[in-house]
Amino acid sequence: MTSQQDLEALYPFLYSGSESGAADVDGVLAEVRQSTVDKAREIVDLRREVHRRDGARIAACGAAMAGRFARGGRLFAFGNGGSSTDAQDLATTFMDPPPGFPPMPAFALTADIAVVTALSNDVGFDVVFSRQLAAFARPEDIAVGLSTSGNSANLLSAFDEASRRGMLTVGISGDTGGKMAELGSIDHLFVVPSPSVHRIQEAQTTIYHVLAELAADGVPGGHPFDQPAPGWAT
Ligand SMILES: O=C(CO)[C@@H](O)[C@H](O)[C@H](O)[C@H](O)COP(=O)(O)O
Repeated sequence: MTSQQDLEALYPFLYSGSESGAADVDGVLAEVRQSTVDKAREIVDLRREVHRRDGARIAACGAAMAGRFARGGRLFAFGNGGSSTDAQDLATTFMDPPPGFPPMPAFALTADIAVVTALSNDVGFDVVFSRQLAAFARPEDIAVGLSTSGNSANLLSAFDEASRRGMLTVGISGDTGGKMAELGSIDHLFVVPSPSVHRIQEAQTTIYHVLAELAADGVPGGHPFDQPAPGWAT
């Protein structure tokens, strides 16, 4: 294959519809531009919808989290794939807030690869989060699970384990909520109503950033919410 053929195979949209084989660069750029604008509009609308539907419940959840931190509680976050990186980002957001906010103890159950692989290999992937919660959990702690579908089995069993141990349980799901919406073990469930995994994850990030601000605001020594510290957007 020539390098020209390689390029055409990799990027067919650049070459389609042109008899000479040359790309309609202006047309492609216009399409990319429009697609970017559409996606930006979509996520802004989705965040507005989440705020409209769940704003008051997010505030209540942030206050409940602050109450747990004030009692010495710690937060454990978990999720699969893209949601595992969100779980790690969430833990970092709580642990390392901007100047002026109190750091809150938070851990991602996806971070210890030795534990994750040993549990998966020896017992099964369904227990990778629940077994860790069984080892770490205290009743004043918080469990936060993120999923785009709401159907991941290891999250469902983690919520059941967390709830049995008295933890505050927070679920962040997408689409219609999936099986997480049927669980009795989630105290605060937020569902991002979109079929797009990417838009769901973008809106979920906003939800946990807001929860971090609200929790920081509510713990003793927390920064007043109406006077944000430099660097932390409101
Ligand atoms: O979302 C991405 C990439 O953005 C995938 O990596 C995705 O997270 C993985 O397929 C997960 O296993 C899906 O799990 P869940 O969100 O349905 O719980």
